[in-house]
Amino acid sequence: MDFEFWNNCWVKPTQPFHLTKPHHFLTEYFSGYFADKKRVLLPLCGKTQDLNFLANNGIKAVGVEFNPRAVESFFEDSQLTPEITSFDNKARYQATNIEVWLSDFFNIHQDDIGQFQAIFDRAALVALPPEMRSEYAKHLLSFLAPQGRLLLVTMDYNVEQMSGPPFYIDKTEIAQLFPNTHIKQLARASIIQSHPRWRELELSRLDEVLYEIHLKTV
Ligand SMILES: C[S@@+](CC[C@H](N)C(=O)[O-])C[C@H]1O[C@@H](n2cnc3c(N)ncnc32)[C@H](O)[C@@H]1O
Repeated sequence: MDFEFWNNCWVKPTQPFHLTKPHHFLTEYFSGYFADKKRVLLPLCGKTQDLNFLANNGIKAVGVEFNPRAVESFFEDSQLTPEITSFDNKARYQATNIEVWLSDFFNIHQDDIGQFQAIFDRAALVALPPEMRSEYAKHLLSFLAPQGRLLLVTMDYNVEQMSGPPFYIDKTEIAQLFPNTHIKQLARASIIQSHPRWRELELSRLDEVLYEIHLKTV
């Protein structure tokens, strides 16, 4: 799942993971987890409408995405003209209440974006192959403030019927990936009818599972 893999996806006219509306878990859990936050991090953000949803609700949405087509089409589709600041190997696109970093996520650090009281991971961890997940999870947690909350969306399906991405990641693996945290399942929702791709695969089950993760205090 390197740049080339995702670029092949972004050169196509549509991307199967892209939603034209904000994610249902973000809107459902907005008042409980996001509404009172100043800033929210959306890692591996693609051109998600979650950025606009948060921004329109008065929250600074900070995204990180390494594909220029995704970043540029997000701002074009949103009819926003960003102010672009280029650094050595990354660029920051800023518009009112939205900041998207065009960069490899692993090349973004606290010096760039600080820490967050809320992070929403949708189609980010589950987009990564097993060998990348541990480094990703560790890096993601470096952005979580001590009292902050990470809301993580995973996918649950029969692995004999589909190979990822999105990958199936069970709770045991999540616990290994995020040590020294409390992990609570908040919700589960079937999305099998939500996209022709899932219906074509004739999956017997496809659920999204939402977890709340926060650091154990010492
Ligand atoms: C499955 S998509 C999900 C996008 C978005 N979260 C959404 O919900 O629509 C995964 C995205 O991660 C991006 N990506 C993958 N690896 C990355 C990395 N190391 N750094 C930054 N972006 C990355 C891909 O270009 C792709 O847009």
